[in-house]
Amino acid sequence: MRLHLIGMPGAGKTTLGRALATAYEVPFRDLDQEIVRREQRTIPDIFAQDGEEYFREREASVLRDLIAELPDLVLSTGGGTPCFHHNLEVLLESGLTLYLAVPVSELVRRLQRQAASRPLLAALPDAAALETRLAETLAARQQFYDRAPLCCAAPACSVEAVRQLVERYNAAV
Ligand SMILES: Nc1ncnc2c1ncn2[C@@H]1O[C@H](COP(=O)(O)OP(=O)(O)O)[C@@H](O)[C@H]1O
Ligand SMILES: O=C(O)C1=C[C@@H](OP(=O)(O)O)[C@@H](O)[C@H](O)C1
Ligand SMILES: [Mg+2]
Repeated sequence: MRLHLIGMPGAGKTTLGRALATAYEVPFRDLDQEIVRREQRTIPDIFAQDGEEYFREREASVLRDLIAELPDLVLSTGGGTPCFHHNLEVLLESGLTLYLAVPVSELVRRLQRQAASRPLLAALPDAAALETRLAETLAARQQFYDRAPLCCAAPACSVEAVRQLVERYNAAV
């Protein structure tokens, strides 16, 4: 089985993805962590040294590699993955894609101490600026996230809730 998690930065894709892979007893891959492993440098360094366009090219390439390599996996994508290089079509065609829907106010709470590791959020002066940036980003990305066949809305995005969602979806198709 291949389950792909999409959603905004801070939605909990990496955290929940790892727990779901354990529950389903399949490999876990985090797209960012795989890019870092192959590039041997951090996401902020990639952005600083080669820019977002290069990061998006690597993101698209590594995504396709992982899907080609692993018939079974839980894949946690990066927040922007579905929005570039037709990645969303690749995700939809190759597995079951789940959108983790988390309100901006909750994203702010989760990211306030974590923004430095996310270049697109790092240089913001305060929580108000972070909230504005997240709201603008979500508005631009919603059209992509909404194409996922499954959606789990916080605070109910537990492993058990996702397992039930997947079971109901598979029974209905
Ligand atoms: N369900 C949750 N409730 C509260 N905090 C969470 C939850 N899931 C993840 N977090 C926290 O939010 C932050 C971002 O989580 P992460 O899994 O890295 O999200 P993403 O990969 O979507 O950016 C981390 O500090 C994590 O511990
Ligand atoms: O929203 C985005 O464009 C990004 C989200 C990050 O992943 P997370 O969603 O795991 O934070 C990472 O891919 C990069 O900083 C870009
Ligand atoms: Mg992540």
